[in-house]
Amino acid sequence: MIQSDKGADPPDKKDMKLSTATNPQNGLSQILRLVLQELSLFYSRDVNGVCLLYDLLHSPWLQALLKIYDCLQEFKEKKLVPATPHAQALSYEVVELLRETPTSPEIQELRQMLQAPHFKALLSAHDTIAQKDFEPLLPPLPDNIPESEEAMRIVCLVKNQQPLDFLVAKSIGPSFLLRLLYAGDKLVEVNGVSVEGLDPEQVIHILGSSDGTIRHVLIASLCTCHQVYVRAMTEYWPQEDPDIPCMDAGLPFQKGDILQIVDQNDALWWQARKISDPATCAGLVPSNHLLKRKQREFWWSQPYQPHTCLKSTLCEYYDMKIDEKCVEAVISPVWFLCFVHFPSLAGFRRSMRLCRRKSHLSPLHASVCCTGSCYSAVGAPYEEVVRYQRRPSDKYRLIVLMGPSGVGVNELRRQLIEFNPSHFQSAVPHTTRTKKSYEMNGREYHYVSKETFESLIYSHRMLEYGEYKGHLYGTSVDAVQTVLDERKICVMDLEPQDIQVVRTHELKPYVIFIKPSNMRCMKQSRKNAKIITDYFVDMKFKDEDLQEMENLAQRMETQFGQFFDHVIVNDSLHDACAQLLSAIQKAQEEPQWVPATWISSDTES
Ligand SMILES: Nc1ncnc2c1ncn2[C@@H]1O[C@H](COP(=O)(O)OP(=O)(O)OP(=O)(O)O)[C@@H](O)[C@H]1O
Repeated sequence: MIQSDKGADPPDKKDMKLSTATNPQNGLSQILRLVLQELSLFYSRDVNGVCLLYDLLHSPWLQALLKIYDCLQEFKEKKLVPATPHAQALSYEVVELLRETPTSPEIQELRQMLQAPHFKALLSAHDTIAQKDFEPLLPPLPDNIPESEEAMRIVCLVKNQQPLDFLVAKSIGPSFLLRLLYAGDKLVEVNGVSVEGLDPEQVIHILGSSDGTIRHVLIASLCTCHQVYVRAMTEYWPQEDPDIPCMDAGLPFQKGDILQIVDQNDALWWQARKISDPATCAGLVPSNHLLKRKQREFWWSQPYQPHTCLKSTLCEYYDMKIDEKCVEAVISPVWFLCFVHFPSLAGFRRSMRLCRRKSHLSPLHASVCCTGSCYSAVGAPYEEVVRYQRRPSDKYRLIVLMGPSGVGVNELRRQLIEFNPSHFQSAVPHTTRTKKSYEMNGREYHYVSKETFESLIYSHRMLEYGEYKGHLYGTSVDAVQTVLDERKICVMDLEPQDIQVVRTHELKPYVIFIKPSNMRCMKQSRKNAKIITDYFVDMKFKDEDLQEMENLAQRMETQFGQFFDHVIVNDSLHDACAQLLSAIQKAQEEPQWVPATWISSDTES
């Protein structure tokens, strides 16, 4: 805070004579001078706040700023045009001419002056302004940069004609300027000339003797390769954040966006850019710590809800009225024939998804689910991610399908497995019900006691489970691992609230959200589709069913969208199947963003 020195003498009139520009009538400095004169009268009477205002207006920095403003205004009004935009070249010519003339002390002094680095720099600056040549011109990047060679970087620097050896780099944004070159980067080429193996002095000489655009090819140093990328687990809207220092500089993001954190130096505000939008500048985002604090504050401002970690994700979701679609988990003879002919369909039952949802509200499930990991995963605003490319020798990633009931998750899974049963498979589920005469342990189900099943739940070995007609059903980690160990792609459907359980480095799940298309299309495409329930066989979709499906899909996306690696709209079944196949292939064969912890666990093991 600026404080006034009450004991100080009242301002002397001569202090107030600010050296204004030649246009004192209109100059801001002149106005300031008049204001100060007025204020000095009140100053002696110690009117509240006047001292503060006086000190502010009298402060040297404000006066200097206003003087500059006046000068610029004056300059603008004069509409000055440069006598020559090539003052530097003219100066060189003069120096050459002076060389040929007989020397005199004046000529010697003039030559020395024209050759002094600062004078040359001044003329260079003059020419830059006269030519309005403010932006360095960079050549376009070559088209043939191999994408895989991420460690190789091409940096173009434009060396001005200035004698002080300034290099100007053009970049996307200010924060990137310093990030073009890092300590430890290995320079391999300058303007197409290899510099590998040369002494630093030789490289400096090459750089020093190069003019204009200098194209460097670098191998990024290992330590600087560690750029931080995060997945946004929440959304952020700078326009709605009163705390952001500069709203326009804020970077809005949505759940699931991958952000490159380009600057983490500030404890509260980081600079980041969206990798989906590389052309845009980096913007301000709240740091992990700050965003967590904001989330906590928001949480506390909400009315009390027991089991908050479930509340946000489940309760609303269950509140939605769905027709009783707890369909028979017991395998019908038709399904039995399928298993005999297609063992890969084992564990493939009609949907038990509503049963699983209902079971999640049971005390057993709540006690298992509400672990610290559940809260921290839901609560962490950013998740550090890295690019992961599955090696051919690695196990396949688990494919998880997710979607509102009736959207076609089972249908797509079934079609996929039927398409190539030796490549795609479901995991054999566990059940506590008794085995039927035509069933075989380990084919349709793993038949276990209730105690065994519950111990699997408590030891977090069950990825999903539910209760139906007094019996427990579910899929274990080991059953999934068995499929993966056979070098097959395991495809399973899952409820969104179970997603955290499968997100482990050993399963590396790739989550595909199956989404309904709009009502009009759904009415058309589901004209002949049937829902099989306990009460109705072959019940047709009603408009309310389709509407509920759409609403539920929206809620799922809002609450769990950050976990979806891919979204498929299931309108035409044929197209959706084709998209599913292609998405799975990409998941297994192309680099994908995965949580960094999955990869560090890999290297540790
Ligand atoms: N794109 C589609 N076009 C037409 N019918 C479809 C399409 N997708 C699925 N269906 C049909 O819709 C019905 C419901 O599909 P499915 O059983 O796969 O739903 P689900 O998402 O698994 O839901 P639930 O788990 O509640 O059964 C089935 O009769 C299926 O054949």
